[in-house]
Amino acid sequence: MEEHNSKPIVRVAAGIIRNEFGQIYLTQRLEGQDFAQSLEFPGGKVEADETPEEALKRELEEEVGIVTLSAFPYEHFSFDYPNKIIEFFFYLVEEWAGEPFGREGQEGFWIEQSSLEEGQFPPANTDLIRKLKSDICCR
Ligand SMILES: Nc1nc2c([nH]c(=O)n2[C@@H]2O[C@H](COP(=O)(O)OP(=O)(O)OP(=O)(O)O)[C@@H](O)[C@H]2O)c(=O)[nH]1
Ligand SMILES: [Mg+2]
Repeated sequence: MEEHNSKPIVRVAAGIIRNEFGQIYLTQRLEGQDFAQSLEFPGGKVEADETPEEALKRELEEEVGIVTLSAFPYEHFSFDYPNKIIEFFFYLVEEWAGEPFGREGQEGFWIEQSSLEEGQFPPANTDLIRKLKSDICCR
């Protein structure tokens, strides 16, 4: 694992799954995970032998049971948490096969893009949520 000032750097790929109504599929982090009960974009850690896009596809299948048919890079940034630095790769996913559901027992629901609230997400997501809310598509 890469290190920076002795903190581990973790790469995370996550999907902004958006339907034709401008709604986004979110899940709720489970008890026992960090930021339990926070909302999140489904996704997870990029394994050593994967590209971020491969990790995205694997995670979306594992966590919400969909097969990703297209994914476009939407935001790429690093966020400095107290115990680690996370490098995020967020993708916009508008084409997939299947119907997303909380495959790991987590809650999942569709929310209007314009109704997202940054306070419901982990701190790393704040700027991303603001960008999504100001997105011309959905105001
Ligand atoms: N998936 C996801 N993770 C996020 C978001 N925002 C954010 O800070 N994170 C953080 O990024 C990391 C992602 O890890 P994860 O718990 O999803 O990883 P994973 O699916 O590989 O799970 P695992 O480590 O339990 O196998 C966590 O520390 C999580 O708190 C988000 O919007 N989506
Ligand atoms: Mg995950």
